[in-house]
Amino acid sequence: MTVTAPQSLFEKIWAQRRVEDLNADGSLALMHIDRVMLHERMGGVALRSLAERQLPVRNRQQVFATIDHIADTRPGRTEDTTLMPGGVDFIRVTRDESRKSGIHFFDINDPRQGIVHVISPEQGIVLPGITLVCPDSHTCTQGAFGALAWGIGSSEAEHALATRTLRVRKPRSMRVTFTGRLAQGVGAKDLALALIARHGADGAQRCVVEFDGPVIRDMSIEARQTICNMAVEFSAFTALIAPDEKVFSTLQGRPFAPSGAQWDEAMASWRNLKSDEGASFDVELHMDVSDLAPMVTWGTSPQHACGVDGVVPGATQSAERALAYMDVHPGDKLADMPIQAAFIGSCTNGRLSDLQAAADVLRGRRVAPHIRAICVPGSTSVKREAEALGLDHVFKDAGFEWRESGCSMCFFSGGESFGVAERVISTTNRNFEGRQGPQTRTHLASPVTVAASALSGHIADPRPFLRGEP
Ligand SMILES: CC(C)[C@H](C(=O)O)[C@@H](O)C(=O)O
Ligand code: SF4
Repeated sequence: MTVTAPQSLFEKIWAQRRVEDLNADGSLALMHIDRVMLHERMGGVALRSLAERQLPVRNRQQVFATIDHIADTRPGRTEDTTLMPGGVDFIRVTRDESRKSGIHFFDINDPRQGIVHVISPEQGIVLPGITLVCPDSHTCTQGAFGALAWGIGSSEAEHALATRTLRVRKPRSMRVTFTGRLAQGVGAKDLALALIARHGADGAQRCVVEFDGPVIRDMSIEARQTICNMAVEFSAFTALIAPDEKVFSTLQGRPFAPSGAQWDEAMASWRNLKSDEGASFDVELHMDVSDLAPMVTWGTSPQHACGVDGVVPGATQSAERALAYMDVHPGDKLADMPIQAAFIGSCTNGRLSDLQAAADVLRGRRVAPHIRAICVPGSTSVKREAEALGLDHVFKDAGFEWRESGCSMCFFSGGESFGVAERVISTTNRNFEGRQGPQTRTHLASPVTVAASALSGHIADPRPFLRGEP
């Protein structure tokens, strides 16, 4: 009888998808790639380059492209409008090459269109135990379904499209176990920011991070996507969560998920997709979440985060530049900081439950005068579902712009942006210098905190609003 050592979820998927080791110690392997996703900012270029080399896309049924990054999100957009100078070429190349190569393509007016990481589960593209790659760093979002999904570069994308394989340096493993109970007004985004603030934006370098513990088990699938989304801001290779019944029922019946007997077969193998008792990890972290407050960033890294009821911490040498860029000072109260704009959307917090949470704060209230407030659903399907629930009216009545789906002002693509040096509170994942526009000062927060701040005209604690106080 062979006794196998306890394995982590990551080790199981790695072993199942490894074609061969490429060196003696197994630290470099050729991996089988099940599915590839593409977007117009990076994908069209990869497809065109392959076509020029006369290399066909292998297994085009497993390749999916969408238009999200530089798509116009203003109401009334057409197939070729974009605010990015020269952006229309990216869109057209992606459209033309997708059609020629015969991959699945979700164009701007397709009801399946949306941010690549949001539409993947909607369509049943991501599945437990598969390997999925996309030339986009936030592919880690999809680890919430128990897939090994990670961001790659454009030339790697070409390799994966042409061969269905990739050479991968084996990542280290980390497990983060969350215990305790999340307080009202505190959610997955706050958890992610608190984790990164505590352990640093480079805290998970080269690691596959498995999120685990009762807090994760109790979390909705959408909240799990939010926390996995932020893993790359923790410098992780990617994130993983063991799939459970919530994942299976979310994916069942989706267009590209297996059906019939194949579904039953898949389910039988998926049930084993969890870390064995006694599995070991290179790094183990534990965090009790009970005392967490809603989090807001004050600087230019996701690690520059503290409770919304806190103050900007004392300057360290590395933070000085961040303080200057953000025009904040040690001791400033975060909750008093005036803002000019509020943004709700992105692959971090642009799903239906995010919009619902924000709408619960906004309902029957108006954003402060002079605030530019924008809501961009993460996918066309999220937009339709939100509209069916009347959420578009809640946002519009509160003074928000209600947009078409796309990445929009999550990142500055050279076209539309907030005013120069404006202070923005945003549900996105990156607050780097210039991320949302020229000198834009971005404060990252959850949807409820962004909604409460838009109403207040300054950064605000969402908890009184959730208690129905103001
Ligand atoms: C444009 C794209 C390659 C980029 C990424 O890789 O993440 C973008 O999505 C981002 O969030 O910065
Ligand atoms: S929404 Fe933002 S973070 Fe997500 S893929 Fe688009 S640009 Fe990147």
